[in-house]
Amino acid sequence: MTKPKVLISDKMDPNAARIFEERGCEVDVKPGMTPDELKAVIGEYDGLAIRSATKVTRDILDAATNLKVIGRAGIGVDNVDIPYASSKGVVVMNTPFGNSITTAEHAIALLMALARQIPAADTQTQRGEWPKSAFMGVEVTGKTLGLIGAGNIGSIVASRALGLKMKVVAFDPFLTPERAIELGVEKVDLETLLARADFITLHTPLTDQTRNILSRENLGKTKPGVRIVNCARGGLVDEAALKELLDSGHVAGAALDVFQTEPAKDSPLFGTPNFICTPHLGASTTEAQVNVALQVAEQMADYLVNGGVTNALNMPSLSAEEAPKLKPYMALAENLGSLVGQLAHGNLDKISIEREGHAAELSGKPITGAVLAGLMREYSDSVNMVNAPFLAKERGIDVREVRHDREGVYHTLVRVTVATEAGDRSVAGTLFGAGAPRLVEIFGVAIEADLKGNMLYIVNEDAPGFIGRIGTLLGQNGINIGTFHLGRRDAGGEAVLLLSVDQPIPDDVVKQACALEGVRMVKPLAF
Ligand SMILES: NC(=O)c1ccc[n+]([C@@H]2O[C@H](COP(=O)([O-])OP(=O)(O)OC[C@H]3O[C@@H](n4cnc5c(N)ncnc54)[C@H](O)[C@@H]3O)[C@@H](O)[C@H]2O)c1
Ligand SMILES: O=C(O)[C@H](O)COP(=O)(O)O
Repeated sequence: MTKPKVLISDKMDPNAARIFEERGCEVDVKPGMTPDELKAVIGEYDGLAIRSATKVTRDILDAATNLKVIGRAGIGVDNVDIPYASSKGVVVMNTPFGNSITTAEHAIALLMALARQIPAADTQTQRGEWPKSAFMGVEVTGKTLGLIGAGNIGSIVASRALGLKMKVVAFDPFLTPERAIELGVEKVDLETLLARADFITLHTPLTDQTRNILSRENLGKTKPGVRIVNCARGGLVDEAALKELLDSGHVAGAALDVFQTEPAKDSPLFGTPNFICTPHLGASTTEAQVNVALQVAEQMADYLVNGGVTNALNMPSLSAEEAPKLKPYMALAENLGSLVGQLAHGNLDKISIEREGHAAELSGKPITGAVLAGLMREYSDSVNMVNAPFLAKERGIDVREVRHDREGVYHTLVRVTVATEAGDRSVAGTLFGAGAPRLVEIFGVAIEADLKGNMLYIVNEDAPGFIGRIGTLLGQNGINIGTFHLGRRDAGGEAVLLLSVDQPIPDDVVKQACALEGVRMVKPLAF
């Protein structure tokens, strides 16, 4: 039997290559290739092991005719086009915990370096200037640290900051009050965090919700003299606004390990007083690199040699026997989870997953895992069907699985209900024909739709003329409607419209739709 071939295309601890060979794979190590060089060779490989430097774009995936698995030795997978990899049947795995401690320690190192201006003091001292009176630092003891994102890394940063006798306030929509107590942090909204924090540190993935979370406007709401650390992802902070606020003195210091464009070789921030930076070194310790290299090689070799799936971001972990029966349910469950995740506002602390008819005869765990992965994918890069239940538990989300023996209108049904601050919200779906997932109810309104691609969800008053108005608006903006689904609570009451469209809906079109007569809510969705 020919051995699976793996390419390691980023700098990786040598343990990775050793493990691949020991587990029956052939391995080539070629860090630093250009995209064209990678494109020219990728067709030979069954596996691609990467860190953040290799960009796995559509172009690369199109050339990757034999590729079966991409393994990220680390956490962030924003350098991989996961939807396209999924469409090509390529499994994408990461190592969600291997570098968390190391990255949290880097954030704390940058925080302390900011407090005492260590890099500038070091440079001037080594120039022979002995600048003793030029540097007056601040103590961190008793100061308030604002944590944006309290997942794996954020939680570790919180524990270290508490050890430094700081007070920690945290903003994270998935942080439950119980988990906040367990971490010893005060859960706050973003406005409160901005107003109260002496130091702010970011630990979220880069998503549509977090992009530019420290925007010019939000930076303007921070406390004068605030110090900011970003060890998560470039793009979370408006770099131009940060530069202006550092120059004006409103921001007393900023430390970036990550930049909007990387490698960052020419940033306007360079040379700004009280600005320090590192070249995406968050995960760069011997310990973390050994952890992620060993783990990624073990996971990838297991998949290539035995078919075992661990920490996949786009595939459930299933045994060979269950797989064919559960497969269509996984797609349905993930879509339902994603739908409630996109539609529910506020904190989610309770979720119930009900199965009836044929669905009740199957194992509930994979379906629950898929619902939770869909739900939390909005908030975390590293969530998958395997770790989603664990993450939900860690975050104090109460997950209930309910099995009904009865068969209702549909021969099989999965219902997902989340408890939000605004009350219970429930969506349900079934399988049609040869297992095609279909939404059949949304927040109490019967509606039938495929959840696919870009969609638009509208709640409006049930009155004549509305469908024409929304059709005209989308048409005027060059947006083609693919499918059109209607439902209503009762005649003349609340109506629901779910459209599939051929492109993402721009914000200004959403605003125009919100302004149409009779509209109560408009939300673009993506599946
Ligand atoms: N600098 C580095 O070298 C380095 C190393 C490792 C990880 N990272 C990055 O650090 C980030 C955090 O990693 P992690 O392992 O802690 O991820 P995680 O998934 O465990 O935690 C992310 C947290 O962000 C929260 N979140 C999501 N959307 C939010 C929003 N809109 N507002 C506030 N909070 C929100 C989530 O609920 C979650 O708790 C990721 O972007 C990862 O890629 C950087
Ligand atoms: O998401 C991650 O794991 C970090 O950003 C680390 O990236 P790196 O492996 O390129 O250092």
